Amino acid sequence: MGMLIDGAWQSGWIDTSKTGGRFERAAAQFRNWVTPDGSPGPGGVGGFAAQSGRYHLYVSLACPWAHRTLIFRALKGLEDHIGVSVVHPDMLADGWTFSTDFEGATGDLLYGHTLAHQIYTRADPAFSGRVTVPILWDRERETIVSNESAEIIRMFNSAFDGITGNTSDFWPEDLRAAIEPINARIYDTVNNGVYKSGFATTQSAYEEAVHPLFDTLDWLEARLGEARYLMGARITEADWRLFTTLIRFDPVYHLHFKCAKRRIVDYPNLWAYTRELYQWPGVAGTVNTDHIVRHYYFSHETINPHRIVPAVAKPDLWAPHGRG
Ligand SMILES: N[C@@H](CCC(=O)N[C@@H](CS)C(=O)NCC(=O)O)C(=O)O
Repeated sequence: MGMLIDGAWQSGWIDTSKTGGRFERAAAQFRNWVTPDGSPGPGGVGGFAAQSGRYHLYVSLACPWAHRTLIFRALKGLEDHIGVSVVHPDMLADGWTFSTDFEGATGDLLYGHTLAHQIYTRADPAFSGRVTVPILWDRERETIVSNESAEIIRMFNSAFDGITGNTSDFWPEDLRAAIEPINARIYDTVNNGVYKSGFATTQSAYEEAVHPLFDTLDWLEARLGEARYLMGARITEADWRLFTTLIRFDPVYHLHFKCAKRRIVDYPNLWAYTRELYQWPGVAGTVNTDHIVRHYYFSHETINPHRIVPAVAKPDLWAPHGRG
């Protein structure tokens, strides 16, 4: 791990010494929006019009945030319009790399860079901050449009509809207000909650994260006993945002991040729901358990110093989900 400071790479682990042992995630810095006509989106500057072949995603198949963007690319039929480069699952002293000696790692298909931080300095030679994936890259202006997955999925949800003709809508106008507090709770206690649990360096910081995490999972289990999806009968972005954490939970977060009170397979509704989403057309192809398991156990030396990658259970994700 490490970060860029004034365009220069500095390696080092996350510093929790000033936050009482708590992991605090920094906000993403590139926040522009692709829109149908290039007008500015809810933030950032304009000039990023939806065009086939113009944009490229840099992802890790291990990363739950990047995974959201791959799911939306699949759900919205964007595979022929937005290319993808996949980093190597190991994130060590150089950060994410474009080594290709792991199945599914593609290298940098645009420029042949060897390290992901070169993409950031290509966009901004003086960039300071963390070098995270996903990155939505504009080949025309040679810059990063966005490195915030929550916003990239909203762009993918509608900006390219005129090109693809795919109008399925996972952020429907009439549900937006109700989705927001659900997303907020799930982000804080589940998506980011597992990281807060796993990266905590004091007992109290860990407990502050792990109990709310399981309170939310219990609440979700009950909610999914009442309705097929989080917002009722329609599947929305809230479900896809939850899914990428659920699919990593038992193989990784339960053990590696000490989210150990229960597993997802112990929750009948959550587990069936996870299978339903996995079986959704196009989604299984975005899930790569080898990258997921390898990345976390091998990269986080402070948590797993011997880098032993465990043999994990492989439950049948294709078993009938029964949620019809
Ligand atoms: N806010 C970002 C977070 C992305 C993120 O933290 N990605 C992780 C991988 S799972 C990463 O690249 N971490 C590298 C680092 O923090 O140095 C998003 O949702 O897009």
